[in-house]
Amino acid sequence: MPHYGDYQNLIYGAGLGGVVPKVPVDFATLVRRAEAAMPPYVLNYVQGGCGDEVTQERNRSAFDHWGMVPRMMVDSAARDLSIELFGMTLPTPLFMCPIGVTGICTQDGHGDIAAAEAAAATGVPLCASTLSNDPLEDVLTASGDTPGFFQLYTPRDKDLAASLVSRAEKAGYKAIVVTLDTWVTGWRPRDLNTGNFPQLRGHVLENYFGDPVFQRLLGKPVKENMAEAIGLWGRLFGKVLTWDDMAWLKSLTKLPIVLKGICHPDDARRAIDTGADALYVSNHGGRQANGGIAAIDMLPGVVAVAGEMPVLFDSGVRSGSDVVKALALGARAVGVGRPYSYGLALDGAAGAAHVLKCILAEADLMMAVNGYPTIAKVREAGAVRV
Ligand SMILES: Cc1cc2nc3c(=O)[nH]c(=O)nc-3n(C[C@H](O)[C@H](O)[C@H](O)COP(=O)(O)O)c2cc1C
Ligand SMILES: O=C(O)C(=O)c1ccccc1
Repeated sequence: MPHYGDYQNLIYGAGLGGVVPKVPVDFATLVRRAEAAMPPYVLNYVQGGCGDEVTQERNRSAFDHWGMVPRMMVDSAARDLSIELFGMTLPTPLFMCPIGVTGICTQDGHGDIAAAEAAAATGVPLCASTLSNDPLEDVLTASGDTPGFFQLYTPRDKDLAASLVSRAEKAGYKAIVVTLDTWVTGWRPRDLNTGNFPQLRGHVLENYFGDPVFQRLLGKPVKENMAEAIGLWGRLFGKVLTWDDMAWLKSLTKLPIVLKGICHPDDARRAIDTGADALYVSNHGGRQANGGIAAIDMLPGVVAVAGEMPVLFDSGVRSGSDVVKALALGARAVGVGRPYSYGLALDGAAGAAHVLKCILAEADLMMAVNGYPTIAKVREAGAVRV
């Protein structure tokens, strides 16, 4: 069993002088370095949230009012971080959240491929966004042996939605994560103040542009008609889904359907009743609705309804201790968003892999010192509101 905490020994060296990591090991330093290194339009897009960003900040600060209680005289010298998800055993409970237009996080424009290479290097699955710059097939190939999930922004055109889902299934993705909270983007002052839609520069949206149904709808070659292709994408983006669409969504695939953005316990109940296979608590990292409560504070209510059904979680996870707290509150798997984007910006695939390894190392060491040899023990210990 790998000991993720050993990553700190690599950095320290064998007591004989260590190495200064190219990318920082903590989030605060990582952000400062990313702020200095990233082109402003990319930084605004990645770092920004909606409104005055109070919800984004609350996502993070809410972790401070959850505390863990250590257990002593427990043999936690060996830790098992593995989880069961969608019929697979995964080595860790971590995954990379879907981040649209990740391509722009690396200078070569292929940040999605770099993120997938980080997945291959760490065993941490990437949930690939519909809005990846590179085609979903190539992104999964770059993930190597690490499984991937496909995030669906459901287009208004049902044939195009069906095409994206069937391509993802054919490519070998293991779940379809349907994002519910972003059929329109929220009010994002940082992007608006730059006066453009910064995400759409350069080589983008290959999932649409390479799709046979999209090409049929455009009716002319994409590459020579880029402005029209982007216009069509804009008109097709963002079907408003309701519970009545669940039967249709499920009819598109044999893969598990995960609903991303479920926060209210009544919605969790409805999701279960209409056939969802997993729930995903998230407020989109505070990028959609400002003024809401922190995502982590909504997790226990959804977990209480979910029973044995897996509950994924993201929004505000910045460290290994945040991961352990989310697991203690009942998450089956925990998503990291912005931190890996900053890793990509600072050192490509290696930078993202480093960020993930640091988070895993801290989580593993938390479990070691707290006397939690398994995730089942983390969950049993729970977290206390302080
Ligand atoms: C730059 C950026 C782009 C995003 N694009 C998507 C997307 O394409 N699809 C999606 O479901 N969520 C998207 N999200 C939301 C993330 O999946 C995730 O919910 C959020 O980043 C988690 O919060 P964190 O960044 O605080 O970890 C995006 C987030 C960021 C920061
Ligand atoms: O920025 C986002 O969070 C996101 O999901 C998105 C939505 C539309 C276009 C680009 C990104």
